[in-house]
Amino acid sequence: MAYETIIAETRGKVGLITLNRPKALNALNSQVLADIVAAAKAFDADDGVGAMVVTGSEKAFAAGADIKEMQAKSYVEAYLEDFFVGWEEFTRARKPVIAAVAGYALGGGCELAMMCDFIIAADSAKFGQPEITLGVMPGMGGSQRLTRFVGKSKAMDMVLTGRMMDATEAERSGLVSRVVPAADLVEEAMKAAEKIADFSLPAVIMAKEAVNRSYDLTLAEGLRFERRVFHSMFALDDQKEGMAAFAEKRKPAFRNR
Ligand SMILES: CC(C)(O)CC(=O)SCCNC(=O)CCNC(=O)[C@H](O)C(C)(C)COP(=O)(O)OP(=O)(O)OC[C@H]1O[C@@H](n2cnc3c(N)ncnc32)[C@H](O)[C@@H]1OP(=O)(O)O
Repeated sequence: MAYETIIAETRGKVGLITLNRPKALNALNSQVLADIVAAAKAFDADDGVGAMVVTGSEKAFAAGADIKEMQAKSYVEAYLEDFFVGWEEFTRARKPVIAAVAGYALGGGCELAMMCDFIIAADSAKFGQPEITLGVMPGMGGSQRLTRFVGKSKAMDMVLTGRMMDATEAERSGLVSRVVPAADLVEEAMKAAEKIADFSLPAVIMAKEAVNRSYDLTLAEGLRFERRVFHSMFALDDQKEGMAAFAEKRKPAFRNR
């Protein structure tokens, strides 16, 4: 399927989405939102795909929401259309989504990366929530997700000063899972996605859901949820196969059942 602002392709069992507005440093306009949501939904529905990777260019993952598109918007327009609510659709992907970030991930770019399940950063990556410099604040989840990733003090620092964080600081702060050389970024992210895609899909989706539930549940509720989902896994053929393969010292052949 061809899109206007992204390239979406299947490589083996991985759906790769590459933001493709190079002249605007991949600024996220309404067409990018429509395209990325459509591509993520298509990959989610594709039985041949087990995980996704979202990436940008060497210079910019995305330099934020498109300032030129939104600058003239009125309050009533923003309110009535519930501006940015469409990004919630992207976070509904059930299959794992990895953000592979090189260069600028600013404002909505940083927020898009944080909507993914984890972030692999190039050593060139720069994360920031510079909305305050534009007379506004984050609006695609930055004040909430960044705080959960890096804690209140650092989130306040980033959101109130608009300063950027480099890849080393982002890894130290827990924003990114690992840092790799820029030249290897997409390959490393694809390797991680391929690894996930080779596991049992129902087990992967259940594990993703359980980790995400830790955000909205108390510890007691979360532990109970985890146990119940874990119990249900004994109904999977893949649980029988995975454990038999271990006992028989062979590679498991998961069938996603
Ligand atoms: C979602 C919310 C609510 O949270 C809000 C946001 O995301 S608001 C946007 C937050 N992002 C920013 O404020 C970053 C804006 N961009 C920059 O500061 C700079 O472009 C830079 C530091 C990332 C890179 O600087 P430089 O290398 O000098 O490149 P430029 O010449 O500035 O940019 C090239 C080209 O891209 C256009 N551009 C860049 N960012 C955006 C953007 N967010 N929206 C729209 N257009 C953007 C920039 O205007 C240039 O275009 P031309 O002048 O060449 O037409």
